[in-house]
Amino acid sequence: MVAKTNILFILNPKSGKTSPLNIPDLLNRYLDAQQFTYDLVHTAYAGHATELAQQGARAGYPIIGAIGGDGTVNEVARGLLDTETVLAILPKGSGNGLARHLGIPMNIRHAISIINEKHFSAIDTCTINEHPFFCTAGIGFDAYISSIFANNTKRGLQTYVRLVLQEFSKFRPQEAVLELNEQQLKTTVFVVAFANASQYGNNAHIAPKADIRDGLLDVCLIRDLDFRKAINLSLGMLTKRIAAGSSAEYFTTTAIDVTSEQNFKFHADGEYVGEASHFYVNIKPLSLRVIHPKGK
Ligand SMILES: Nc1ncnc2c1ncn2[C@@H]1O[C@H](COP(=O)(O)OP(=O)(O)OP(=O)(O)O)[C@@H](O)[C@H]1O
Repeated sequence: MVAKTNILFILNPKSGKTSPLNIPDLLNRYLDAQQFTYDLVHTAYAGHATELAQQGARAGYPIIGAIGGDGTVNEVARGLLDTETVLAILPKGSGNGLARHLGIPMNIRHAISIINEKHFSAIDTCTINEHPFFCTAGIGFDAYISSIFANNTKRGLQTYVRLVLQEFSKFRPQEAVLELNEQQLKTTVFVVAFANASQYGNNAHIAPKADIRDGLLDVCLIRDLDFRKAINLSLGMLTKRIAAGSSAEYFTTTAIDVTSEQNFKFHADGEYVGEASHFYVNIKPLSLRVIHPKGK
C-alpha cells in the first residue's frame, strides 16, 4: 500500500467573511482520503502562521496549506522559504491576489480538488526591506490605504473602496529617486507598486504582464493622479488595460532602490508594514513551491 501524504492546514479564523465556513467538513468531504490525511491548526495571533509553517516544515509535512487571505498566505509562505515543502492555498480572504494569479478557484471545495491533483511548480518570491512578499508590495497611496485599513475593524472590498474614495483627495504625492537597471529616475510618486504577480487581489491588475516565474519584478510607477485619471486607472486595473492609459509607467528589473527625504509608508501583500525613506526590493527566482491547476 502506498503511504498517504499528510498535509498540515493552517487556518486563520479571523480572515474572510463573517459567515464561517465549516473547513473540517469541507476537507473531510472533498480532500481525497485515498491520497491524503491532514492535520488542521488555527492561528491564535498575527504572525502565528509563520511559526506554525516553520514548525510544520521542520516536522516533515510535504504540503502545508494556508487557509485565509493574502495576509495568511504571506505568513505561511514566508515560513516555507528555502524548504522543500509545497504551499497549498485555500482562499478565504477578500482579495486573494496570489490564489487568483495562480488560477486557484475561489470556491473552497474546488480549491480542495486542485490539491487532490497534486500539481505544483516553483514561483519567484520577493522582499521589500527584508519583508518577504509573494504577490505585490508598494509605497505611496496603496500603502497609505493599507495603514488605515489595518486599524479598521471592518475589512473586505467595500471598506477598501470606501477608504480609497474618502482618502484620495487628502493624499499628497512625494518626491523620490528610483534606481534600477543602472539608471536613476527622480520623480514625484503617487504609487510605486512592485509586482511579482499581476494583481493586488480582487482582480485589480496593477501589472497585467507580470509573470510569477520570469525572475523579474514588474515595477509600476504612478507619478500623480487627479480624480478623472484615477477612475480610468481603476477601470484599467479591472479590465487588465491599465498599461494602455497614460497614468502608469512600467519597468522590469531584478532589483530596485528607492530613496526619498520624507518617509513613505509601505505594504507587503496588502498588509501595512511601516515607514522608511530607503527601500530595496529584489526577487529570488523560483524559491517557493506552490500547488496550482495544471497549465497555470
Ligand atoms: N488568530 C488571529 N487573530 C487576529 N489576527 C490574526 C489571527 N491570525 C492571523 N491574523 C492576522 O489577520 C490578518 C488578516 O488576514 P488575511 O489577510 O488572511 O485575511 P483577510 O484580511 O480577511 O483577507 P484579504 O487580505 O484577502 O482581504 C493578517 O495580518 C494576520 O496576521
